[in-house]
Amino acid sequence: MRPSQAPFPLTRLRRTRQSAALRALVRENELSVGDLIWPVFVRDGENVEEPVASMPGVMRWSVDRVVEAAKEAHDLGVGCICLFPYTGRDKRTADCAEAWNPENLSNRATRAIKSALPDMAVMTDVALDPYSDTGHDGFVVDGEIINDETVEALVKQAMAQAESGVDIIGPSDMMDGRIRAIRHALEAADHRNVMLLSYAAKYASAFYGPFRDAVGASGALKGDKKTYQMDPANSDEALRLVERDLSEGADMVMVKPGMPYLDICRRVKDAFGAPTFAYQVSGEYAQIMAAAQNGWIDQERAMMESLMCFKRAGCDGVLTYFAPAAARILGGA
Ligand SMILES: NCc1[nH]cc(CCC(=O)O)c1CC(=O)O
Repeated sequence: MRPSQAPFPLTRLRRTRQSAALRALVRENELSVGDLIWPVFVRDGENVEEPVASMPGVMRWSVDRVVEAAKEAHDLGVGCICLFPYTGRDKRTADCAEAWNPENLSNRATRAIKSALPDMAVMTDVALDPYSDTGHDGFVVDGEIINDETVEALVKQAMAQAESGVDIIGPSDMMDGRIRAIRHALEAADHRNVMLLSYAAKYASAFYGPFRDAVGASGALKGDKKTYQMDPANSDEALRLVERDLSEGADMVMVKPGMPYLDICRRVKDAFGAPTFAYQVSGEYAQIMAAAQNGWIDQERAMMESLMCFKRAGCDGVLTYFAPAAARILGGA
């Protein structure tokens, strides 16, 4: 029960806001560097740093450069990095075999980062879209994204990632039954400590546009992802998906995109109390950067405010392209 409040002027709610010290005393939520997961884009080559045009300040790095970037982020206190490979047309095939190649970019980058920085957590993405000639997260047969055969491929992809030493596997594909299948395969192969962060409530969103540029999927994608990613109009369905994935062995769950879906974050946290993450996706990043570059908003303040809002909405952490920039401010570096 809420205590009732005395009427004005006995209660003046502005009293607690009058100075920085008093505001700090009554602050309800805290953002810390330990809450941040940093998504990065990896590409082939050596000593390559290639800007992503639609994401100002974001690069595609070759494996050697991604290790350097990881070291810098680690020095700033960022504890987890999430790898996304950029794949050109040549490595995209109908059978998506590159996805479970132990020597693919993602797996090479994982090994390089883990050997340079053993205590940096590495997260990887499970979905076929970096490797498919259609740009879809699953196999396409007669125009249909087929579920069960895709799940078999996702298991192979996840196992190759586990073998290369990842800490957290993030299935972002939205196929049914993949968490159970991956969890069983991990247990059977003695990868008992590999965590699954399920992209459980992932919406079919326009905010992924810049990401698809970054990983080379924009040109490849035929059609849309509405038969597997969620309808932005739905909220109860998100709870069913989260419940399903937790019951199949997910350790943590994600809501994606982030800012337009903070109501979903709150519902998920309240309903399950599981470790809950939001992905502040590429389009959210691009919006803030574009407005800031035009001088229309203050980048630093908009960035920190947006990240705090995830905490207020009940998230335990956030995947954000701002991770190093935010870490710099949080650490006072
Ligand atoms: N499996 C694909 C994947 N994994 C992460 C993102 C988006 C991330 C972002 O926009 O920052 C996407 C895009 C998509 O579903 O098309």
